[in-house]
Amino acid sequence: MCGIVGIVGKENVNQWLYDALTVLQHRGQDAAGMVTYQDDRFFLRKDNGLVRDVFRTRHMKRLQGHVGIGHVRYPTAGSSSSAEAQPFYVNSPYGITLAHNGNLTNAEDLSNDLFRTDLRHINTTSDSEVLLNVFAHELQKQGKLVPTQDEVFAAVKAVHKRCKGAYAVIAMITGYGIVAFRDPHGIRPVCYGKRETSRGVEYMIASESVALSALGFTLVRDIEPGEAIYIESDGQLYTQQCADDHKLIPCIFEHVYFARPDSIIDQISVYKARLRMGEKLAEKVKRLKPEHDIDVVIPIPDTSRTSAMQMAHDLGVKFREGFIKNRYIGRTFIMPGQQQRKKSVRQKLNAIELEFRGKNVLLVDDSIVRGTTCKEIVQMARDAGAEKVYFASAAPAVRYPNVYGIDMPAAEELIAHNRTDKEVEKLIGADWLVYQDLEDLLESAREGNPHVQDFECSVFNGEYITGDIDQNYLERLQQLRNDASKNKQHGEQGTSDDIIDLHNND
Ligand SMILES: O=P(O)(O)OC[C@H]1O[C@H](OP(=O)(O)OP(=O)(O)O)[C@H](O)[C@@H]1O
Ligand SMILES: NC(=O)CC[C@H](N)C(=O)O
Ligand SMILES: [Mg+2]
Repeated sequence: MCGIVGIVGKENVNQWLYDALTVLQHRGQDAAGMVTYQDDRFFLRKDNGLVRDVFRTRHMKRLQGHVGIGHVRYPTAGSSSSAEAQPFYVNSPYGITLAHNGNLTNAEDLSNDLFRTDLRHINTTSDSEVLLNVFAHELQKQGKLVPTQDEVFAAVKAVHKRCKGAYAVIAMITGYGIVAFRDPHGIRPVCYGKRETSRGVEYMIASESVALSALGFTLVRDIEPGEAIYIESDGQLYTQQCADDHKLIPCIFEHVYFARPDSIIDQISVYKARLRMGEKLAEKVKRLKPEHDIDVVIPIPDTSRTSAMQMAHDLGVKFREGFIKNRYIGRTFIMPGQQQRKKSVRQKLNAIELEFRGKNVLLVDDSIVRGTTCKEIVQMARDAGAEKVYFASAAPAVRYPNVYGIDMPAAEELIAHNRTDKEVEKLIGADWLVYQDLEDLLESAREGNPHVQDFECSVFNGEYITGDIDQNYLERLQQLRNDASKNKQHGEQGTSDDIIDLHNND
């Protein structure tokens, strides 16, 4: 779940891009990158690491220009090498750089086509480099010395015909402008906004509205599924629907975990959706345990806080911060290796004993995926003296892999895969485990915008909306990207040390 941003400003945008990427850091903590354009030159800086580590003053000084794009990466394809950090660059036509959030499901076929038919070379294992080259090839086919919105939209149309899967994209065409588009299902979020300045209107495109509001931009709207917007360097904006078939089916996991609560996605407040998740889960608890003996509700920071707060309120019990999070440790779920994730949970969370001793506690998390967090947490609650430890998940059981930009490629790594709720309960060591019902989860988001009827929820029900995913695909993906093979190929930390610029290690 990467974060993408693009700004067409009236003065240097480097600091604005930096600030926006910092606001989007929760979407990707593996690598960061930024590219600006001035006087016929691109200025690009990207590397593994957090935004604050990748961009030092010496880099910022050189990132000149009033147009630019940026990316924070959480790898879901290829490797975590620094050479796969984004934005990617291709020199022909015009010079194009691209930042992508999502995952192509036909990257391998496209890569072959690019080589055999389009005579283009892909040097990394990243699906985003493939996507960039498809776009570049289609733009080149238009054959214009100066591209206008017509050529740009024609290229996006062709991308929709060739690419499958999830893609929210921001690309910069040297000297001309920025184009942003969203796949025909709008699986991944992307929106745009504007800001009036004394020099004129500035535009910004970002994965989440929180990046706009933090920088003083006003949200105009989400980019529609299949739609493209093109903003020329002088600030002229064009939009066009570029997909023949399009229907908004956004990823429900954005509302469960990925997005910040202060974002509004497809007109749904993430915060309110999470409150409703808490409300509905409390109803379920009351239904299943009308005479419950819960003394206190304790969230597992950070993401579950909003739902847990509402649950406590509706159950009529105290809400207490029983676990304190070390704010200097990142999100564990999006870390690349299981060993690192496991170690981080203990380092990250510490129990306040007095909230546990002798009490029946209900621990609430937004989701249980591999079970790394809840196994540790249940034990920590017991060590702190809890009488009974109940566990509630604001999302249903995650039983199937994800192929649209969440790194859950291997069913066998999911704690609930091929297991009943009771078996998971036993495995995590809880006295009782309750999951949200899928329909309740969907309703929690839907109530924010009744026009969004369907959500991409394959991790819960195994239904893949792009229609191109079968058992063979999932088995291959599992073999390629399970934790063991990732470790074998790249080591827990990735391979940034042994790569110089171009990715060439496998
Ligand atoms: O079952 P698991 O595989 O452990 O995954 C689920 C956990 O991971 C996430 O937390 P994370 O630490 O990534 O981020 P947060 O601080 O935003 O909650 C999520 O909020 C759950 O707590
Ligand atoms: N999480 C994402 O959106 C990742 C984008 C792209 N698939 C990559 O791995 O770089
Ligand atoms: Mg968490």
